[in-house]
Amino acid sequence: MTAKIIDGKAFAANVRGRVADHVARLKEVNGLTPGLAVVLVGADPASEVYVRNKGKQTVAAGMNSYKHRLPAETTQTELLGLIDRLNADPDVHGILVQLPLPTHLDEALVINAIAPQKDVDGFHISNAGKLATGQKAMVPCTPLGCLMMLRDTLGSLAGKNAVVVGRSNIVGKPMAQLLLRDSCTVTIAHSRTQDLATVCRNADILVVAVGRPELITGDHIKQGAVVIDVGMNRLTRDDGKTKLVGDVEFARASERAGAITPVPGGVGPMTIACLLANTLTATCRAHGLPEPGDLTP
Ligand SMILES: Nc1nc2c(c(=O)[nH]1)N[C@@H](CN(C=O)c1ccc(C(=O)N[C@@H](CCC(=O)O)C(=O)O)cc1)CN2
Ligand SMILES: [Mg+2]
Repeated sequence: MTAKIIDGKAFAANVRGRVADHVARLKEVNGLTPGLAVVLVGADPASEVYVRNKGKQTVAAGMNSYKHRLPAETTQTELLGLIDRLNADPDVHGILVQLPLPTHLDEALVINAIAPQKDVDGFHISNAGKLATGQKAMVPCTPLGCLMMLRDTLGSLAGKNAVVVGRSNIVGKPMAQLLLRDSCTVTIAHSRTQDLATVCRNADILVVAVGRPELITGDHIKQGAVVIDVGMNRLTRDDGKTKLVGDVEFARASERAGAITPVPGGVGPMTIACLLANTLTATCRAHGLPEPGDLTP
């Protein structure tokens, strides 16, 4: 079998288009423009690119983009002060602090200072708890994007065996919660899992988010499985050029999978598209308006 390639780039463009349509209606009917504030501390080159793309795509969807660039030496008190001001600003519906932060800053403390209803990354402990207990939450963007692509590929996920490889707070744990909410039988595997290949071969749905280049080989894949590769590993080739590879050995896995996301062009573009969707959702909730049902889980 040669797998269907799930085109995350095209999927993300479709999500952004739908967000833009909702935003245009919000402006016309309610006189409201969603606003997203993105905070970047320091000058990590990859973060600079992601923050720039977030700003561009926010504006392209018709929303207001507020960028806050702070020097790497910013103190915790200064950063918390900015978050307080953004929490209180009625024009700001979503707040995102780009990760990773410089090491002298306490990531958990900073994230938990964001007002939960403006936490469009869905990383606040209150949103994590709500997701885990089946309450309405802001859902982390990358797992939300994975869920959208899975539903589009499979229709109902109910009763499927889902294996999530990786247990991070940002992807693995919320992904497992979302799959459970869609009535999958969920296994979370990780670096200490024994006989990972056997565990993975039981998966109708395999989501991999461990950050280990090509850890998952063809041998890990059940025939016909849907494989979602969240990994983004930048490798330097012999000629000095860099190459982005996922956590899944794409060519071999494609021979067995029913459908698979590539890297790049799979999950990555969905992260920012879902950030825009979450900003729209946060705006609707802040104003007691109906939520965009096609963009929330
Ligand atoms: N506060 C947050 N910080 C970080 C998040 C996040 O969701 N919230 N995620 C990542 C970075 N990220 C967005 O911030 C992000 C990563 C990758 C992509 C993407 O489109 N990737 C492309 C490839 C890009 C490349 O060539 O480097 C792809 O996979 O096709 C978008 C957003 C960490 N920090
Ligand atoms: Mg730290």
